[in-house]
Amino acid sequence: MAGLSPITADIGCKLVQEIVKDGDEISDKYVSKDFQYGAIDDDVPIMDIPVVDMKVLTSSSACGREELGKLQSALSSWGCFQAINHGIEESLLDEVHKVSRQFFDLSMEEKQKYARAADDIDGYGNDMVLYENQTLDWNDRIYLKVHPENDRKLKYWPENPKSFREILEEYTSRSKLIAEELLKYMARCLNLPDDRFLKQYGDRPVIYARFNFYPPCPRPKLVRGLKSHADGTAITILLQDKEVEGLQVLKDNKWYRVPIMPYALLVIVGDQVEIMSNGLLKSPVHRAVTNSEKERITVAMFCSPESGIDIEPVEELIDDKRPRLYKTAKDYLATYFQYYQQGKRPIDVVKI
Ligand SMILES: O=C(O)CCC(=O)C(=O)O
Ligand SMILES: [Fe+2]
Repeated sequence: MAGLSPITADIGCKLVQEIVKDGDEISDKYVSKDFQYGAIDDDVPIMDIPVVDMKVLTSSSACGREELGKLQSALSSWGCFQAINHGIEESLLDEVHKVSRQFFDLSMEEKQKYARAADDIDGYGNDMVLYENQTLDWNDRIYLKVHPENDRKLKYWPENPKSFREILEEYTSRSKLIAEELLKYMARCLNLPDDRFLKQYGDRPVIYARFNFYPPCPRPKLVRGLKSHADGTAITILLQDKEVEGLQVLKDNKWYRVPIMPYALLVIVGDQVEIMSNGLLKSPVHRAVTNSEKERITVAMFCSPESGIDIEPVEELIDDKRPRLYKTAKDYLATYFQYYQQGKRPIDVVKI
């Protein structure tokens, strides 16, 4: 896909929910062209996903140390794990699922009140179309910056369903705490001082919420819900659909299906933690696939370092045996989407 020509402004495209409603033929623009990671096979195996108990992680007993070992092994192999006992009540997670579904179930006219402007990322709609021949994803989403609070663009925050804002607010503050806890344990599992990653993460992390809606797709073998990518975050916390599977993770050039575990949170390492850990913790390539029968809704909380801070491998993880693998990156997110939409990995640009 190297030869994609950039477009000066977002040219937009029809919402997938509208394509389904109107019964349109699916354009070839949705057909996945990047086969660098292989085609969608029918027989992708289910992954034996690591499960980390966050309550046990905080204990100073032998069990705590064992759990820390599990965290380290999960993140240096898969780059993700299911977090259980994370402290968020099931009732709050149920509410997050509920308001997400209620929002996507609203009439198009009502949802369009929060429509993304052509030059904006936040808002309801689809992702920007920045390149001619860009492969389109079978995904409508509402994308909202939730932290720092002063940067929120409230005009895009749904007021319908009524409790949407309140639930999102609560879920944001809880996710923020979990991300900070996890950064502490990620440092600890590499024998670093607890604040080693948190220092680079900063006091004003940038957090986006992304509500993903994937309608049933008539061409599931050819069309992806989200093209293969790794997240540009420090950490992503994903609330999966409770019933419909669709996420796949790449490991050693093979795809694996991520199983559903109700009320667990799927934690995915982002590129910026891979950089800070000098490659010891992996930011995994993943994709969402589609299916022809059921719609699927997921909610991702993208937790990234405060803007303007240099992100670089921490000194303790660089030595003669393990030289520095990444250059210093600043405002990594700023260029993320350009690479993403070309099917490229932004982390390759900062690799030494
Ligand atoms: O919906 C999913 O399962 C994956 C979402 C995802 O990877 C993303 O939003 O970056
Ligand atoms: Fe992702």
